[in-house]
Amino acid sequence: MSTLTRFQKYMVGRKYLLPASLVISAISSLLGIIPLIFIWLIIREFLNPTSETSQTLISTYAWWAAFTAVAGIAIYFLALCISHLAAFRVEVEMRKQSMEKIVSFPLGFFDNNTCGRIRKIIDDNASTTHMFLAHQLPDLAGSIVVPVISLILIFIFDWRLGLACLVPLVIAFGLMSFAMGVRGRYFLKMYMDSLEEMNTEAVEYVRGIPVVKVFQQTVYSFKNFQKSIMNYKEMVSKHAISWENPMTAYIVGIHSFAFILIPVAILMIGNSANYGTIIVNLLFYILLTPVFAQSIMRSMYIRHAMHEAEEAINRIDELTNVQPLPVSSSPKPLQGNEIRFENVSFRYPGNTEKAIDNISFTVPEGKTFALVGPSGSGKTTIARLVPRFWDVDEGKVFIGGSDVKEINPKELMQNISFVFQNTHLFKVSLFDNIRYGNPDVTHEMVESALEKAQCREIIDRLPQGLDTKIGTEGTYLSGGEQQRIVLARAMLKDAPIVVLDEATAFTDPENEHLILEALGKLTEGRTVLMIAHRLTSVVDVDTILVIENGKIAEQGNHQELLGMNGIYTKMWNEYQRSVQWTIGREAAHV
Ligand SMILES: Nc1ncnc2c1ncn2[C@@H]1O[C@H](COP(=O)(O)OP(=O)(O)OP(=O)(O)O)[C@@H](O)[C@H]1O
Repeated sequence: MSTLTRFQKYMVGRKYLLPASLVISAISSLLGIIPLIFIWLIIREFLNPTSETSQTLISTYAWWAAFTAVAGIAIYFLALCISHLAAFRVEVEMRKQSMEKIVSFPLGFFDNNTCGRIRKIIDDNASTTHMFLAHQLPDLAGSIVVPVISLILIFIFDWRLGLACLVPLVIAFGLMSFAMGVRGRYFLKMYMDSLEEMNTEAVEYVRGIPVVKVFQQTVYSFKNFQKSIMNYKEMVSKHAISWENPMTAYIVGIHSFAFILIPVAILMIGNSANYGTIIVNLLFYILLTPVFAQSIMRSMYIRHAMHEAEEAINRIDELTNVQPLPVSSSPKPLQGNEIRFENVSFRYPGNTEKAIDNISFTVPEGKTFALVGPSGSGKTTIARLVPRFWDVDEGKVFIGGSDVKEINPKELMQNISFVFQNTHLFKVSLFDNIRYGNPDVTHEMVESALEKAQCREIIDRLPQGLDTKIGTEGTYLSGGEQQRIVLARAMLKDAPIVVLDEATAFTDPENEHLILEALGKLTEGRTVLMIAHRLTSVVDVDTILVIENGKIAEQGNHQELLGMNGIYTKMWNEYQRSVQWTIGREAAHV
């Protein structure tokens, strides 16, 4: 029942639906048993007429049996309709509430939780709870009412016959219930875990197909996906085989109630003068016992389905149980656009090593600082701490003189343009992609931003210009073109601070030239913190921070750093060698 109580938090405004469905289905289950009593009365009247009006009595009983049976079915349908309404409400609210929570999570949460994983967890578990509530909830009340009423009837009619029919059933259910209880829960957790792992790996696999094709790899290059399938297969087979004996014992048990019931009835007939009543009662038990057995079996399946639904809620809770970043109750305003790191250290949740360690620097207003350094040195982490992807563990990050933790998150986001390397364009018109939900933006403003971002030829090429829907009917843009569109979006935002992951690393020379021009326009007069992958793009910046193992190893402008003859000089020399390097025979002619 605690599971049902947990569903109530998703029944916003319709809390009565779950109890209503349970009560109505309990009534329908009750009506489902009554025809058996009328049938018993009919048989008794038939074999043992009590008066001259037996015929009339039999037909009255028959009508009542038919009426209660039909009413039971009709009321069950009503319960099903209500449970469906409850299921849809829970499913929709589960998705809505999860998404509302996820939107408030620190942006860094999305680094470790891929969109595929988040979507799968919410979708799959919301569907599981829908299935349980829509289809099993009405049976839940029946699975309690029918066994209880049947048990009462079993002892009211003739307790000796009742005991006789119960013995094999009790043994069979005892065995089954033990087996289900012990391994059911344990298995369910493992099953859901391995299913989730397999789904996540499948998404990764599909995403990686282009790489597999390019490098002529086989499916075995995706060992993790294959391993997750094999784990799943092994676990399910083992589980199925482990059920072989309990299931066989159970099936034999529930179908063998007559083996004890009939010999006991024969014994009772031999010792009684009133054998007519015993035969009528025996017929009643032959009708009722399978109904009782079925209802107990159903209650076991429902228990299993309930564990499944409970596990589904647990998984959604686990995903959404992340604390949003605290918001200051008395936010401080930004006084200027300077970025300052003061003794900042940060470790990713679950990591033992610090990603950045005691870093301090100041980017004065209107200046451009570049972060360079080996892969994994901490450049991205530093850039991401500015717009509060995560909160720092030690030290402070200030923007415009205020600690980022004390700035209103909306104001913080309004004042920073963050240009990622892996850009994302929505499947909407180019215009909507660039104005990005801001209704005050006009076509002219978008055109001007696109112009500055060197996108004129992209718009001219698109069949419906700004109104072309991106990603449909062949209107796909290259990586470099997408980059420029994203830069236009950032230009339109017109934030005084720009944090950017230099995006020219993997583009062709033509696109690189256009992107660099667009970047120049975007960063003009703004405070810029830029992660640089090509050293040519940092030659003119105000200050270069060389990051190594999460610390600032060197800092200064290009000339100053070359004069130090340290890591930067080494990187610069390596870079020079790499740009002069050409492939194959052509190299000989250079
Ligand atoms: N989301 C994350 N969760 C856990 N550890 C992370 C995460 N992101 C980065 N790290 C770790 O933090 C360290 C710094 O990584 P970071 O991405 O900041 O380096 P980087 O200098 O930007 O590297 P690159 O140039 O390759 O992008 C690395 O050891 C990395 O493994």
